[in-house]
Amino acid sequence: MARILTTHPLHPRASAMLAGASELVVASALDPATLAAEAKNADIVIVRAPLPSQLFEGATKLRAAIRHGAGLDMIPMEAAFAAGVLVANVPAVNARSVAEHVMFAALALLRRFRVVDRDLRAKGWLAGREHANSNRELAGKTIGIVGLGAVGQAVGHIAAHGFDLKVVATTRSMQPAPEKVGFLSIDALVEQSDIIVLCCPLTPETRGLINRERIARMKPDALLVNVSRGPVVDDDALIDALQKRRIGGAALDVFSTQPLPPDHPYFGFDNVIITPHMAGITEESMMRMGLGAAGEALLVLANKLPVNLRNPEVVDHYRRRFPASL
Ligand SMILES: NC(=O)C1=CN([C@@H]2O[C@H](COP(=O)(O)OP(=O)(O)OC[C@H]3O[C@@H](n4cnc5c(N)ncnc54)[C@H](O)[C@@H]3O)[C@@H](O)[C@H]2O)C=CC1
Ligand SMILES: O=C(O)C(=O)COP(=O)(O)O
Repeated sequence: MARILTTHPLHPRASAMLAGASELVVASALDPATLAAEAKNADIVIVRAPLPSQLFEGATKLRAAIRHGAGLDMIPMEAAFAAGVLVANVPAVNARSVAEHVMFAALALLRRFRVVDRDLRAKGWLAGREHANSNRELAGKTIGIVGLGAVGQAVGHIAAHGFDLKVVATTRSMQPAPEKVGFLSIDALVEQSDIIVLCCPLTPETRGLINRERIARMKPDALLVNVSRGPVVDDDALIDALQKRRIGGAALDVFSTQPLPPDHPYFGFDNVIITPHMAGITEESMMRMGLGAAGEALLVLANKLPVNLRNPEVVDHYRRRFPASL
């Protein structure tokens, strides 16, 4: 029977979908050596943690690495392709969960939820209420979306239709322009936005995109929401800006080092909201991601290509490696 290694347990419905066609094994640990050892006799690996390149050298049976979710940065593509392993992801199905998290984070920052909750509990009702006069509304503000893919479009839709925000965006192709979205360059976007939302993939082009210069261009009360990947932001530059109160605050769901060490400077700011890489995870999206990953695995086991080989990032890699194949 085919063996599927998954880095994390899947939604029960996804596990049930695979029962009968495969033996599903949850990795016993996520360090590179354990993952590489346990992938050795696997046909497919389902991925929610970064895979080491070495995994692909020893896994001679491996046919596909399937990302449970959108971000392909967890799979070392070149190593996978060099070993002839297919790569797929399950795009878009967690976009709504991420977009709702973005609106929650923006509202929590504008309503200063962290300090209100803290002071109300520690010092009482009036201390909590004291913050209210400097709370702000979303309506009429400009939200700048970096990466107008599945997540970015879901954010734009809710922002424009649900909260009367003006929506501007920057994206790789700068097309098509959805209704109510104006395209700007990244520099113009950071200058004009009250809320800047990062929802692009981590690529060589986006690494360090939010650097010292771009933070310096932001409005003094701008809010930065990062649901993409940690290294898209230059941490030293952001910490410096927060210390100097150069921007209004930040909501960070993803970090260059995960788990974020408990003594990290980000924990020291009362205008920073920290969540443990969970923007895309809800009960609903876990089921959709699990079923999507299981569906791709069943296609591969039936000797068919995964559906999401058509994802632009995957296609880019295939084009470079197998120019004649697509
Ligand atoms: N925090 C979380 O739980 C989650 C995080 N993500 C992150 O968000 C990313 C995007 O997810 P989706 O929207 O589903 O992917 P997607 O592939 O649908 O969209 C990505 C968008 O980013 C744009 N982009 C690429 N390079 C760019 C650049 N240099 N500058 C500006 N835009 C650029 C692309 O043109 C595309 O429109 C994922 O790759 C992942 O890193 C996604 C889901 C959950
Ligand atoms: O879709 C993504 O890229 C995410 O970051 C969330 O997915 P996961 O928690 O890995 O299933």
